[in-house]
Amino acid sequence: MTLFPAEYDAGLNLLPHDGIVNYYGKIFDAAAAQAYYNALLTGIDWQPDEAIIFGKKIITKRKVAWYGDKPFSYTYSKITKQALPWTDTLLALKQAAEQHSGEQYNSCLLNLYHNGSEGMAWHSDGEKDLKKDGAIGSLSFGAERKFAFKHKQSGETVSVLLEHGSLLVMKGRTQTHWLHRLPPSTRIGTARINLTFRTIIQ
Ligand SMILES: O=C(O)CCC(=O)C(=O)O
Ligand SMILES: [Fe+2]
Repeated sequence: MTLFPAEYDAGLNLLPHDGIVNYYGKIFDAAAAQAYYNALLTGIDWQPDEAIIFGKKIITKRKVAWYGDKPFSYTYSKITKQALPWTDTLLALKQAAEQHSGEQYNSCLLNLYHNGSEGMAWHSDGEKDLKKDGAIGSLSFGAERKFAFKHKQSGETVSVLLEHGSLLVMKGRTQTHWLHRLPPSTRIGTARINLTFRTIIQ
């Protein structure tokens, strides 16, 4: 019998086909998760997100930040951003995400949702700067929010609750075949911070 290290035991694939999504649950205890939440809230260079949609520039309430190994440029929604150098907190979180998922990442997109009225619409993370079918490691802190997947052809949906201090990993063909979103939820009055660790092609 082969025993795998507990760090790699993420249980089942949440997707029925055409991709792999593993939810590791809480990888930090409550005290560590709270300390990371506080450190990120104050220590990250949060900026309003900008996007060009139907030729119009919009500015979101949700705030974002982009960090990496190098000042990578990353283009999404027709806006190009330059990565800032890692902070100590982000390096510790990157290491934790890498150890649990058995994957490596060179950059991180952060989102700050002030309350449940802020979310993210259906999309997939298949931008050309990203490694094709590369793993994306997603850490969540703060308010628990639902995260949903929808198959691009069949319309099947799958959802999971992302807990405070939890890790979710999307890999394989997930971005090619599935959309994902963070639905708004007006009942939620507190903030959530999400970090998606990614691999940018160099
Ligand atoms: O907030 C989340 O959990 C997901 C964010 C996301 O999908 C993204 O940044 O591409
Ligand atoms: Fe995404």
